Amino acid sequence: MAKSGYTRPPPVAEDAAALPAPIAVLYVANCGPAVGLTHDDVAAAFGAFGEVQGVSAADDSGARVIVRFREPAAAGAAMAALHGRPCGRLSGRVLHIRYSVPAPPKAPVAVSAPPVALSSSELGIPGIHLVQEFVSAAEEQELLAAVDSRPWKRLAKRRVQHYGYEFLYETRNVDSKQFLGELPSFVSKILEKIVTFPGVKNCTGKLVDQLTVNEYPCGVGLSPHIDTHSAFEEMIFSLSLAGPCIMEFRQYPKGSWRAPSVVSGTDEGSIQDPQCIRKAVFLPPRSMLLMSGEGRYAWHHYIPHHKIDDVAGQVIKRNSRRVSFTLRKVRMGLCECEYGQFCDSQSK
Ligand SMILES: O=C(O)CCC(=O)C(=O)O
Ligand SMILES: [Fe+2]
Repeated sequence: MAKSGYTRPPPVAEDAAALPAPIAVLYVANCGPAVGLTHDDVAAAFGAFGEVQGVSAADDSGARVIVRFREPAAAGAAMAALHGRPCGRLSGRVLHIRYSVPAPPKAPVAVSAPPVALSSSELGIPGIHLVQEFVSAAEEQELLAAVDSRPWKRLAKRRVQHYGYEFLYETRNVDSKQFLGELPSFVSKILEKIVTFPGVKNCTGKLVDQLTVNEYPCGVGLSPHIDTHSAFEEMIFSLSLAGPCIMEFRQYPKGSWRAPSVVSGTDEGSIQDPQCIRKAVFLPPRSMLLMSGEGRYAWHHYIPHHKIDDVAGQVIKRNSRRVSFTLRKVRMGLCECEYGQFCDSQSK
């Protein structure tokens, strides 16, 4: 992000606090909107050491800021007084302060995040449907209690549970011959309700037979991907519980079913293909999303790794966790969709 033109300095061997102040700009970690402190609060606290010209986000975390003083001496005084100590004017938080460095020029193809829609009609992707308050707050608590009483499987950054069929992350597929059993009774009400969900087509047999529960800690997202066509049928439901997030959709006109490449050394928010179309939607807790048709087959979906999201100009904090229930139907043959370019059954 680095809107100030300044960024985090590279790691140094010695304690950065001991270095002389080359500039009047500080990189301050452990404060910002994600921990309940506004940029005005930060400006007021640092203003005790000299004129503060501005406070801005250092990155997308919401917990690191850039403080620009007019005079280097003021930056030095703030560093000496505040680094590594609880700051009374900032809710007693222990600040980690370093002298900032000018941010390197952005990769020319990097583009800013798309605006975040509040409804699927505003999002405007065929086949994507969002229903808010799909479950009540009491049902949400029951669902969370049910999964919390069952064993979680730990992945690198999040925890998961699989029902019906195990999802195999190495192949991004399932072993359709290994049926683990019927979906658990705690999702029975959801299964009854999705039959009448907007966008659901008549289908013979079960609408879904596989459930993946994901638990994302605050700041953890999901890399851009299309759920493997040969693994799952057309309709994919995702219920959000406990906390909000945004979901970004990306259409790569020259893409394939393989994961898209990103500019090396940058986060997944930066995209190599300038023709990529990006759209985003806000997923509040208790909402149900259906990905079907073009939105399921031809758009990558992605959850940015953010602690805060900018939703229609409002800063929305992620919760300590978001739990999602992804309901899908395992495909027993090849996929014959109209989106051959994105289909592993139809292209090599
Ligand atoms: O957490 C979600 O809502 C989406 C999960 C997802 O895309 C997946 O499991 O493939
Ligand atoms: Fe997915």
